[in-house]
Amino acid sequence: MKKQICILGSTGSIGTQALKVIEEHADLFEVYCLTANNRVEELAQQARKFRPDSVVIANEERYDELKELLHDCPEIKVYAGKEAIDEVVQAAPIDLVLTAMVGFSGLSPTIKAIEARKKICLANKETLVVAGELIGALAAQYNVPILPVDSEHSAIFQCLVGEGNNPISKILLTASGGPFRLKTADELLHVTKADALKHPTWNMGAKITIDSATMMNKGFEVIEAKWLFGVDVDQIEVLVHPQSIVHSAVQFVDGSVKAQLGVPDMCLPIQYAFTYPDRITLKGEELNLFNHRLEFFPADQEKFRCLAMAYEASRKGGNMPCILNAANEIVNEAFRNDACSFLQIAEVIEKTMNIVSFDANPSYETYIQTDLEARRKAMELLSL
Ligand SMILES: NC(=O)C1=CN([C@@H]2O[C@H](COP(=O)(O)OP(=O)(O)OC[C@H]3O[C@@H](n4cnc5c(N)ncnc54)[C@H](OP(=O)(O)O)[C@@H]3O)[C@@H](O)[C@H]2O)C=CC1
Ligand SMILES: CC(=O)[C@@H](O)[C@H](O)COP(=O)(O)O
Ligand SMILES: [Mn+2]
Repeated sequence: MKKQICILGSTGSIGTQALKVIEEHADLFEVYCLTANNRVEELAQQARKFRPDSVVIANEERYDELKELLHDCPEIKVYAGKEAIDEVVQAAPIDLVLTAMVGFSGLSPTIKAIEARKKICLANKETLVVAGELIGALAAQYNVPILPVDSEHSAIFQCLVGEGNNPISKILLTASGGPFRLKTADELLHVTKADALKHPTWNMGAKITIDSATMMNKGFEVIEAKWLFGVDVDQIEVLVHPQSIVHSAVQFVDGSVKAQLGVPDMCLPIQYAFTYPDRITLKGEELNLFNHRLEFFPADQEKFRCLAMAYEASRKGGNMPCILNAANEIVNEAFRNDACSFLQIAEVIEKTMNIVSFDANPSYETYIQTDLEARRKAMELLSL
């Protein structure tokens, strides 16, 4: 039986690479449902090619356009709106849900998919940043695996296969260091959106590329690793590794370090999440270690305040990581719209963390309210 896959965010960087993996192994995988936010042409094109049961466009205003684009494919069901995404993930035939949409929007459908006992292939790290404790509890309650897609977490997951309950001493989380790794604090005053969008090693969506430039992406990944692997954040050490060949490593209590290596290409972590515990062939460049010099440096948390703030938010717990995420979503977008400077990103997030109501024991409802409040405050701070 082919695995039936639902891709949330199929028109994005992860979504399109997932479709490449599915196409390459059409004997193993079938697309059951595709979703996007606005890009109806791309979504319709994907639907024509992969013939899913259904497609959903989150922005309801684009429904008529999508319906029209697929008017000659009456067998493909067309829906619109967030509630429709929450519903489609529960469809009985679905085996795997790949969460590849961006931001807080991933939280609700991930919860619905877990409740419907679907395996989660998790790319949307913001879901765990915001509500890692809740997601972990639900996954345990419904006995649903959360298979990491993020390259570092896939690497850590691969290092842990076969280790049972062997205790971890440290997680060595690698970071490219982003495009501003070698810039001085003064030089960061003048960097532009175009500079920040030039990631040195990975080709990704705009939001995560900016997060890599501020190193908020690494901060999010620290929180993501904490929840996925049940370690304390202070057991997670960030190593700047500019080549992005060692995708991360685990140090065990006997001192042994296991790492996973590969060329920087998301198809492998996506495919491994789809096939785990099996490995299957994958077309693409193979790693040749003779071609790479591997370097490792400590991360500079004074220059990259976002990384330090993510550690702080995680240590504080409660809804603080949710505040961190919401403020970051606002300033990240503002920076991409030329509405704030690079250094204002960290300033506004820090201020937002100081003024939004703190809740040590948040519920799902608290996350919704916190997200709204933090977005409002961050926008006020930016005078938007
Ligand atoms: N790209 C990468 O290599 C990696 C990404 N990730 C994580 O994976 C996730 C996706 O990243 P990436 O693929 O780069 O992002 P992209 O911006 O390239 O794609 C995002 C996708 O999500 C859809 N989307 C955006 N907002 C919403 C919304 N509010 N509701 C529903 N759908 C929405 C977009 O639709 P539309 O096209 O219509 O706008 C698009 O399909 C992020 O959480 C990121 O952190 C993790 C590791 C690596
Ligand atoms: C591909 C991937 O997993 C990204 O999250 C990547 O790690 C971003 O690069 P940085 O290490 O620069 O944040
Ligand atoms: Mn990553």
